[in-house]
Amino acid sequence: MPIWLKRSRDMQERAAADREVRAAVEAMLGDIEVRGDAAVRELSARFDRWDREDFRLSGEEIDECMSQLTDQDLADIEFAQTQVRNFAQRQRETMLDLEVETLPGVTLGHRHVPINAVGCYVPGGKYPLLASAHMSVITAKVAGCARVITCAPPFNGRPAPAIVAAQAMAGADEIYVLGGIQAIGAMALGTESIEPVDMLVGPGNAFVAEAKRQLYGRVGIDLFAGPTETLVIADETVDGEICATDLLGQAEHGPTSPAILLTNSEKLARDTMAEIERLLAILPTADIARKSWADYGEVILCESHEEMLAEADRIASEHVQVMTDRDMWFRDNMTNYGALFLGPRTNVAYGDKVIGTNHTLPTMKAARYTGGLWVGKFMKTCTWQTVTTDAASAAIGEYGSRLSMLEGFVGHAEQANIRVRRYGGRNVPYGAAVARGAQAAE
Ligand SMILES: NC(=O)c1ccc[n+]([C@@H]2O[C@H](COP(=O)([O-])OP(=O)(O)OC[C@H]3O[C@@H](n4cnc5c(N)ncnc54)[C@H](O)[C@@H]3O)[C@@H](O)[C@H]2O)c1
Ligand SMILES: [Zn+2]
Repeated sequence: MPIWLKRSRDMQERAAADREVRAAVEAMLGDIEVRGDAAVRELSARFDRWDREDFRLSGEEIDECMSQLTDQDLADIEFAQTQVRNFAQRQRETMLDLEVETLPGVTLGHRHVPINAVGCYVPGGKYPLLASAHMSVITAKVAGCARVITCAPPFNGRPAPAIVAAQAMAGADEIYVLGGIQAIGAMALGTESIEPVDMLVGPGNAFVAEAKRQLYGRVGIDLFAGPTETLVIADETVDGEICATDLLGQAEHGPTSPAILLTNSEKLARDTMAEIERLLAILPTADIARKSWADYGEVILCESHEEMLAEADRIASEHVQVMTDRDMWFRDNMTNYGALFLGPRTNVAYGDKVIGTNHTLPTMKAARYTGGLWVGKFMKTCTWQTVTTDAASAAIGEYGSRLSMLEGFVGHAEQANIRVRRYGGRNVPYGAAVARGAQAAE
């Protein structure tokens, strides 16, 4: 049985916080739906002290933001975007359209059709998370989405130059400076000044993630991508300093970000906890990281690699850093994770910022049923069918007629029957079928 050397905050407290967020989000989305731009403007003033005539940036404003970055900044963004684009393109190439003759004269197929209009949220409350612009906007563009719009909150009272540069360089068609629920609501529901989109993507804080969840159905969403989580699986092949660095590196995202160590070595567990205290004394973002570690940090001691694997699947963390004597065994056997970072030479920050895999990943155990954002999330896989011979139409029609009548669907049966009569040259036992349908209906 695993032993907890450090536990996280009570689940009941978290559930209560979730309920409050749910209620607040519902009220604000309702207001945006009814009052449009006026509600968006009020919420933006209230939460971000940000108001202007038009929340969309003009071409000159975008150029002005770009001019505030150095050549090195721009080259670095360009490098990261190239990696994200390349990997997305290679993934797109694996998605093949299908056309197959399943029976003589029966051809079925599917096409991957890009979603027309997408809204990409780029978080920017605590940090200007420009990397999220590459992850959403570029991936949507690789998928072939025609209209890709993007929102990010103001940072220090104005548009964050690095986010705007990343949004523009990624190819966004419209750039708005709006954050939180008001951004998500405006993009999904539409206002007088913003045309609504078909799908919302991108990570964000608990308010953003909950707003997307509530709007799902009205629009598509990528996945539940709330506050970041990280899990480090390590054995004695690594030391406490690297484990502590990898835990705190992600704990700095926000005060509710869980960072969990799973290990089969009590020595490594104790060394890591001591290193965390040492690093918290010197890390400039320690204010946030100290709080998330205190409230949500966990250290779990397991007896074996098998037990670590089972615990990791139960936790279903967004990011999983594996540093063991059998990293590929974890890759081949783990089933619940957002993304894997295998071996001590890579880490979550590489994935977050630059290596090319997408950083928008499932949180709150959504990894049980979905992977992260990728080009396939921007495509609808739509089927088509055709019947190319009279014989096939009549043959399928006979089955279709009988199966429809088993359900009492006379109209459906007649859709089949008319084809049996026309293409098979035979009459079908329609009367008997109708009688059975009538019985079923009584
Ligand atoms: N799951 C992922 O893939 C992933 C990736 C990157 C980042 N993240 C997460 O994204 C989040 C970014 O959060 P952030 O807060 O820095 O930026 P954010 O842009 O998500 O949220 C900022 C907005 O929240 C709104 N807001 C703040 N307090 C509010 C309140 N009390 N009521 C209603 N609205 C309020 C404001 O409008 C503000 O613009 C972090 O939690 C980080 O962990 C997740
Ligand atoms: Zn991160």
